[in-house]
Parts: sequence; structure tokens; C-alpha cells
Amino acid sequence: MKIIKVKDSVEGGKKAFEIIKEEMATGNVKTLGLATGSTPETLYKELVASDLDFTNMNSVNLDEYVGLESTNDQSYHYFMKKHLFNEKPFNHNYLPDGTVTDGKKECERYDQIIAENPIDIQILGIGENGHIGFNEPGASFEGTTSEVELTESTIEANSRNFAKKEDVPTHAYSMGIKSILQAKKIILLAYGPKKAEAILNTIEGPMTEAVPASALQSHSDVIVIVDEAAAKDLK
Ligand SMILES: N[C@@H]1[C@@H](O)[C@H](O)[C@@H](COP(=O)(O)O)O[C@@H]1O
Repeated sequence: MKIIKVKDSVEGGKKAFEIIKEEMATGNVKTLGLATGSTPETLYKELVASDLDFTNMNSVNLDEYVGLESTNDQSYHYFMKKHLFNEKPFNHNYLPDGTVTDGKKECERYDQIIAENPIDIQILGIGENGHIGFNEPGASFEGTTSEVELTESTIEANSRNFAKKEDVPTHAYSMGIKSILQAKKIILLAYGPKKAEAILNTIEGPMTEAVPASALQSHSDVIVIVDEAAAKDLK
């Protein structure tokens, strides 16, 4: 893994943007793998402010809460439209459909989409417990898209975006770790002291399903962009 240490999330967003811009200049980037959460917001600001053109590209997002309509302002659909898609049109934006009640069917549909749109660059944030997408500790490294039950710690962490904790959906559809690892290039972003332990375990700990992001150690092209707070425990 290549580690890039930055001052803060603004500088992190600029670094990630530069990498994406360089890759796009080769003409070989057709599909971006995108993530939600507060972490990628500074990157999306850079993309929106840029003159990059995504109209011939597709995007595939990591996950969506089960039960939320795309018009719900807590849904990941809504988040992506607000922070990127409304400003920067793509050919097509794919996300799991949280309104589908037949989980098996929706996961199969999404795996088909991932297979048809091989991801060139995957953007990742990380949960405080080391989750990527919504692959919680214990998730198989061989996993494809699945319906996931969120852990108490993830519900707690994500509740800051909801009016009350009880409003946080208990389940999500998430791309699996196996699919994430199939991306050609992966950029993992982490900012703030709450991510320090997860970053330490991801980079210096053993590769274990107890830390989903540690699976990234097996990938040959991962760039981790971390601020000083998130990197504080690294060697
Ligand atoms: N499913 C998302 C993850 O993709 C994201 O990485 C994580 C961290 O969010 P934040 O960037 O807001 O800390 O939150 C959610 O659980």
C-alpha cells in the first residue's frame, strides 16, 4: 500500500482529485467506484469545481440503506446527487436500490452491474470499526453484494446524520469485499482521530476478516490518503 500523509481533509481531497485526473488523462478510466460518508466530500468538491467530463463514464456506488427511497435525504442516492451527480452528469450512475424488498434479487442485480462495469478506480472511506462499504467485521473476503445487518457501532456512528438513532436503518445492501478488490486501483481516504485505530489495523495489523479493510493488503494498487490525526499511530 502506498501511504500519502496530508494536513487535513481539504488537502486529502486535492490529492485524491489529482490521482483521478491523471488516470483519466490516460483515457483508460470508464467506471468510477464511489463512496458516501463525510470523508469523500472534499474530493467531490474538487471534482465538481474541475473541468473533468464524466458524460462518457459510469459510476458504481458501494452501498445503500435498505428501506430508503432515493428521494429520502438520508439515502446514499440523495447524498450522491447533492454532492456530485447534480453538478457532474455521468452516462449512468448505479447504486443498489434500497426500496427493493427481495434482497437476494437486488444483490444479484447489483453483482451483474458490477460485472458489466469493471471498476477502474474505487474510492473508499472507512468505518471506525474498519468497515468498507457496509462490510462489517467478520464479513468474508470472498463476499459479493449482500444484505448486511449493521452493527451497533456503525448505527451509532452514522446516527449523527439522522434526527435520532432509531431512524438509522438496520440493514443495507453493500458491494462485497471480493468485488471491491477487483477494482484496478483503490484510493482509501481517512481523516480524524476516530479513524486512527482502524487505519493502524488496516495497514500494520494482520490481514483478518475482523478488520474488513485489512483485505486491501492483498491488492497491488492501493493508495491510502490519511491526515495527521488518522495516521497518528502509524510507524
Ligand atoms: N457505508 C459508509 C462507508 O462507506 C463510510 O466509509 C463510513 C464512514 O463514514 P464517514 O466518512 O462519514 O466517517 O460510513 C458508512 O458506514
